[in-house]
Amino acid sequence: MSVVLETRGLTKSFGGIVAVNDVSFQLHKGELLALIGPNGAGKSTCFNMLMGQLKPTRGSVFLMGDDITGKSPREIWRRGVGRTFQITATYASMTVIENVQMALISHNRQVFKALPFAHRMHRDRAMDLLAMVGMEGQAERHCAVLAYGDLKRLELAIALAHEPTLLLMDEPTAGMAPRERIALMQLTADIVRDRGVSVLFTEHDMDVVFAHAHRIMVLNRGELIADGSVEQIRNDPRVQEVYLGGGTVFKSEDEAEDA
Ligand SMILES: Nc1ncnc2c1ncn2[C@@H]1O[C@H](COP(=O)(O)OP(=O)(O)OP(=O)(O)O)[C@@H](O)[C@H]1O
Repeated sequence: MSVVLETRGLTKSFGGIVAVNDVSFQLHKGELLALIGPNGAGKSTCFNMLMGQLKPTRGSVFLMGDDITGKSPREIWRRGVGRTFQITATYASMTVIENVQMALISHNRQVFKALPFAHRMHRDRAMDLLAMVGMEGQAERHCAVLAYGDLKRLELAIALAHEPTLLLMDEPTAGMAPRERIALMQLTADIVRDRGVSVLFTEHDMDVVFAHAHRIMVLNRGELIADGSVEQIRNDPRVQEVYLGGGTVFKSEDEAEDA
């Protein structure tokens, strides 16, 4: 399986705080990889280094074998890394389809010459992307009136407009109701399967993680303490201890399905 993303000894210190400490991992093509850990474990700091918002104190990041350590967010985005945020990033005053059209215009580097005709450009492709996330029926609605779960699906369509090789999703289901969470992650899993995109996501809801992740990495106090399959992580006493504060046992697969 080809390696899409690799970190080697990734480390970030803020003064005396080592937020991410010597983290090494690989993410393969078509993999849905979860990065979990308690509050303050270093997940966002790790993401920000992968996306270029933060420069590592030490260590390296490789994308498709190329060293992208310290490159700017724009350069990393240009190389095919998309990102969705905890707080959705859409233009509220524009319609759903216009948001996707703008992403396609940007992807095709047509921003300045396109503006007078923007509403006519890439409509078919935009509709295809909206269909992919189940939003085609809402194409002409303004983003300002969308339900939160729909905004998250739109954000996914916008990210896909850039045809990413790798998608970084920082708490994609934050603020969503449980049923919406499962639906959004199912959609993400379908996209990973159908398009061969690789996804790295952070998530606090363990049901979502266990239901959808192909593999799980666990950070605690900046250190990667476990990296394995859903079953390995579910049954790892160290993970249960540090992640949920000890004494807590994750639900088994059968119990989770019954819940
Ligand atoms: N810009 C910064 N300056 C100083 N310390 C920081 C900075 N950003 C993060 N930290 C510290 O680094 C550690 C890791 O924080 P980070 O936000 O990466 O954790 P997290 O796992 O994403 O947490 P959460 O789940 O709460 O979002 C914390 O101790 C945090 O206080």
